[in-house]
Amino acid sequence: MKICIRELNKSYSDKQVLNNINLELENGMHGLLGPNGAGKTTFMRILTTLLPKTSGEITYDGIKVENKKEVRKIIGYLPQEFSLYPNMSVYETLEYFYLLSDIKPTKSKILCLLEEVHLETCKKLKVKALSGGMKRRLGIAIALINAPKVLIVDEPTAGLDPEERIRFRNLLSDFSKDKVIILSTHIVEDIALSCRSLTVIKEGNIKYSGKVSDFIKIGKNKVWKLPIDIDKLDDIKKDYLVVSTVLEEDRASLKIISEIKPKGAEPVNPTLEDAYMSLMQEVDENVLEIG
Ligand SMILES: Nc1ncnc2c1ncn2[C@@H]1O[C@H](COP(=O)(O)OP(=O)(O)OP(=O)(O)O)[C@@H](O)[C@H]1O
Repeated sequence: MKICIRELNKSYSDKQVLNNINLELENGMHGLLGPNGAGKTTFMRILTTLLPKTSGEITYDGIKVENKKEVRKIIGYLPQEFSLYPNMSVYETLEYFYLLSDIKPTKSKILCLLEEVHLETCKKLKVKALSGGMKRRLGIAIALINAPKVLIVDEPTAGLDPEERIRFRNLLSDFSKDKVIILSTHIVEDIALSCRSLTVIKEGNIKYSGKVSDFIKIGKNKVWKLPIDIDKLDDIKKDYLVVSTVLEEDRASLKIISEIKPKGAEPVNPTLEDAYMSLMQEVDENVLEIG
């Protein structure tokens, strides 16, 4: 599967929220990262045919996004918020969504799907008895009903405990072998640990698109460790972006993001989060293409 996005623009009334987006996505897991209001949900809703674009072209193996019926057959979507009937069992919920999708539900299909998302032992549980992570996994099972070639998931790990987040990431990684998975998140670690490529959107513009490993290079020579006396902390925070502070009695060890080396600081290797923070700090409007 190959998704081609060319010169995509979207405006709500006179407010432009996506600006000339160009992207090509193939099988594998792709991260979509950006601050609140960057345009991620709008972008995903356009990809899923739920929202019309203002201009541009989107194709799925050559099928245009305007061909809603065909495109919906190949897409599964897990939105940020989705509601289920609390008194239905897990099994009944899938049965119900099969019927809504116009696909005949059979016991073997439902059990197979439950196995895929590791909910086979919960089939009789009512939805209201599921944990947040279990509900999201049920959401993925629903999104997989039509055996999609593209799976789009919006903020799936927000609010999950570490164990469920790992389980969820692993689940998506398993599916990414033969699907395009687009994972939108605020959680940089989720991208670092599961995605091969990354697109960063800020204010409707692509600020970076490429390999996750290359993205980290953006933070090179911009991340510093600075030990200081604790009474200097407020002054330093006025001058620099401090991303972490470890306090030890009357001293503090700071991690700072800065284009210029702060006096007395040592360079440190950037993490993905450091690279993201340094990119968000940049005022430059140019798209970065590395690697
Ligand atoms: N229906 C709408 N009408 C008008 N403006 C909208 C509408 N939906 C979204 N917007 C605006 O479009 C911009 C992008 O919103 P969007 O929800 O796509 O961002 P996001 O990156 O998904 O944010 P978040 O991470 O907070 O979910 C925001 O400025 C938002 O206020």
